[in-house]
Amino acid sequence: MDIHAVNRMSYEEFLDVFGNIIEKCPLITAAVWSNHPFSSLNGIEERVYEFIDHLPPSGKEGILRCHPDLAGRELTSGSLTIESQQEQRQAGLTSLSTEERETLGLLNSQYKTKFGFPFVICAKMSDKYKIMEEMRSRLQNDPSQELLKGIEEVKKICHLRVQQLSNGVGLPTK
Ligand SMILES: NC(=O)NC1=NC(=O)NC1=O
Repeated sequence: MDIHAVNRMSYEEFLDVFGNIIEKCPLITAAVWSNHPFSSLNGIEERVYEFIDHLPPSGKEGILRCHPDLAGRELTSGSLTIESQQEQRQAGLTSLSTEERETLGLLNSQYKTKFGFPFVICAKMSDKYKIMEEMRSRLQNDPSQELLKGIEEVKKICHLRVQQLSNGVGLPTK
């Protein structure tokens, strides 16, 4: 998909295609539409990041709260979005031992208790071992540090989702 195809889209088509580049935050995509036509796919990402960077801390926390836990209840109940499902599978989170699942569950709840939002990492650039290591070390951070770190990871997830869309790979069917 090239930027000319994107600039020929209606708002509804744009939302259909790009509505989940930030997990469960179609509002961001809807807001970014105000900047169309776009100079490049990269330009779409830059507008998304600008929108996020201008949010108050509560807005940033809200974006993190829209993310499903890694190997959490949405994964076990099969209610993950297609993108999240593919990302979590790629990190090996769909084939955890009982002990690994319990460890991740514990780390997730410790993290949420301390920070008030879920641990977010770009799963596609990680694996289950690195994720658990990251959770343990990021648990030591202070809340403002973790808020910025989580948003950094959200941007990496967004970049890979836009890249997947532009490769014309489209979204993996369920
Ligand atoms: N809590 C999370 O980090 N969730 C996720 N990271 C990804 O890359 N995909 C997810 O669903």
